[in-house]
Amino acid sequence: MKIILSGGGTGGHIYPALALAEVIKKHEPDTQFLYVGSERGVESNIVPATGMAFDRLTVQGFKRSLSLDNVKTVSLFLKAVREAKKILKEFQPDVVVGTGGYVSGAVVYAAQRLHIPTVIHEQNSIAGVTNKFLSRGATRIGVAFDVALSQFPKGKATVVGNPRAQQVASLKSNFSWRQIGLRDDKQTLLIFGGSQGAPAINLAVIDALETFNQRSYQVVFVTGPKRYQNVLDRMTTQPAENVRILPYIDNMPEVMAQTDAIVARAGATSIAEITALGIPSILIPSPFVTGDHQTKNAQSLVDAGAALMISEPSLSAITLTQAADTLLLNDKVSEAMAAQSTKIGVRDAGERLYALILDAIGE
Ligand SMILES: CC(=O)N[C@H]1[C@@H](OP(=O)(O)OP(=O)(O)OC[C@H]2O[C@@H](n3ccc(=O)[nH]c3=O)[C@H](O)[C@@H]2O)O[C@H](CO)[C@@H](O)[C@@H]1O
Repeated sequence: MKIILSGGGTGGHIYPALALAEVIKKHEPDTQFLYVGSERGVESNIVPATGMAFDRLTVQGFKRSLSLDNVKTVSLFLKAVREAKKILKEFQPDVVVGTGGYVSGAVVYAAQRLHIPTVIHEQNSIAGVTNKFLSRGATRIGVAFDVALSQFPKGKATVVGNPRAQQVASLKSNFSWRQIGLRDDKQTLLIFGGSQGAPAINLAVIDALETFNQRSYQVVFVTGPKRYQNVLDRMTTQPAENVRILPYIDNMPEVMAQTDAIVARAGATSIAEITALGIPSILIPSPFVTGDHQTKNAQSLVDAGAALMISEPSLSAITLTQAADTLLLNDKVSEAMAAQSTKIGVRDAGERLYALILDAIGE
């Protein structure tokens, strides 16, 4: 079987596609994959590092306001569709799978024009612009949240969860905190603001450092690759031996599997991973996303008793450390939350999406 995968711009769209590929390879080891991403997106680093074949297109996102730049965006999009058609004709995939982001718009649209079966995957509770645009021509649509079903053409979408959840849940982690200079006999809190890092979370953690330094639990603080130096420059207190500050974690599934509690944005893929592993969490939704979808993502966990939420305006060193203490110093709360988080996790999401892909090819 030959499959083209496309999704980009941000980790939340890329990791689900790679996790899906892992499931398909288990079923059909001879499958040939080609990932088509944007040359400027983080996928151009993340995907080749996994050894998967990668092809690049030049695309750019739309500005939300009326702008001359959008004219350039449209012409780049049409050029990307032409380039994508060339790639498709050469590779001759049985199916094209899009996981969101502008680049998947060009690749999946090109496939639809060439009458190649297409499957799109929507990770969020509120569908992204690209997936909405592609949904009319898509052969099958997989969504992670029930509430997303009604946002797509009737009868076309199926709830499958997020393939990254299956990947993290099925992994045997050999990771030891000693690999980053911490201890394995202590509880560990992992803090990260999505795949890019989040300035508001970084500032609150910098302010909270003095408190975290004195805690009995360990803290791993991931700043985001581009924000690492800025965090170091702003720190007035140095981290104690129970705190580590890192720019990015490449082996997140292994690390998360050993984590006792998480502070994170409420991006859909982060949430899928957290619930797949049944980890208690403190979610701080990004206020800068379409339809405020991260608050809705987070609310579904809070309603189930699986997470605490701090809105960005109420985020401070005090609210953050209080919430962290609640999860790490109170076993009853964290055990109850872990149980609820486990209940929400969809640990066979990769299989479900794979079944949709077979349906699409067979149609
Ligand atoms: C600002 C923005 O537009 N965010 C969107 C983006 O978020 P973003 O790209 O942050 O996506 P998610 O929070 O969903 O996922 C982040 C991914 O990056 C991984 N990770 C993170 C840090 C790290 O050091 N190493 C690492 O591997 C996480 O394990 C996870 O797999 O895509 C998501 C879709 O899936 C959306 O729900 C988010 O609203």
